[in-house]
Amino acid sequence: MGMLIEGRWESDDDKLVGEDGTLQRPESAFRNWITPDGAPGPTGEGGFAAEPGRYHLYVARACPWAHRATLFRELKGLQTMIGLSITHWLMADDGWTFANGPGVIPDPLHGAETVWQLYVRADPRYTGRVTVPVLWDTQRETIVSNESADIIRMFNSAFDGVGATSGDFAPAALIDEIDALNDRIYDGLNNGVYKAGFATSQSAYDEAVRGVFDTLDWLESHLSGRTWLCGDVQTEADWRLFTTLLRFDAVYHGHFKCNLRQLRDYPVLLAYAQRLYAAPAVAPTVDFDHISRHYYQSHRQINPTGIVPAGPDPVFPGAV
Ligand SMILES: N[C@@H](CCC(=O)N[C@@H](CS)C(=O)NCC(=O)O)C(=O)O
Repeated sequence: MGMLIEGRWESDDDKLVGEDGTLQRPESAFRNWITPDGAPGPTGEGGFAAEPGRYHLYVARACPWAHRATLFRELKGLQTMIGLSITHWLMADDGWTFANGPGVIPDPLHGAETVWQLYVRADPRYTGRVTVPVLWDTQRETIVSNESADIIRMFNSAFDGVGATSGDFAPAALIDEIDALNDRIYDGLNNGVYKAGFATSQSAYDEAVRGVFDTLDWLESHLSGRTWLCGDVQTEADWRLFTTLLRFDAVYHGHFKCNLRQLRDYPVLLAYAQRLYAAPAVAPTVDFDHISRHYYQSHRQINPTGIVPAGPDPVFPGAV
């Protein structure tokens, strides 16, 4: 892995873990918002109006945070309005790259070879991690946002006036409940699996794994007798949970050592995740080959041999 220091790419191996062995996830650096008329959003500056053809999304198929953004591009029918590039699954010495490989879609705008080159183009003195997703503005030649939680909120409504598919995944009447669910699920599960996987002390791992399974146990009972997490409608909270559940048995159970139980041991959660997976346009956003290879081969501090295990059998019918 590596990161940018004053616009220069440097190798970092463990700058993400603090002295107590706990994962320290830095704040995303670009926090502007696309809005219908270019007015400023909740953070960052204004000037990013919702215009078809103006923005481009860079993602990795492996990454659960980037997956949220590709899902919302599909759910809101933004495929012809917002372009898409897909990185190679391997995140090694150069970080995310657009090296040739199955499923890779290179950068059509600048021919970037790596994602860090995009960050330097946006800010020649950028210091920080180089993460996906990246939402790029072709007009101002900069990054609008590299925070998936914000990107899906803007995709949810910003383009409604210029032809997006109708549907509100964050209705005002439910927003407080959605935010509370998101916070709990982020801390215990979405980020919890990463805290377990990247822990370098037993106590940090123990605490994270406890949080992961407390959250899964709670979700199993919360979803009993319900179709969706919040109210009786499908919301953003469901999709944010989905991208972690999808990867659970394939990578978090083995590679991140979240191995008390698998998703398949939770009948209600499994049926719920399979229901989301079966929604139109979801399956094409899923690439288990990218997912398994990315985790097992990129994090060599966790899996030094880079061996990708043969199992477990997939629980998402037809998934490849
Ligand atoms: N808060 C960010 C986190 C994104 C993130 O951590 N992405 C990972 C891939 S799963 C990444 O690109 N990591 C590269 C690095 O940290 O160097 C978001 O949700 O958008």
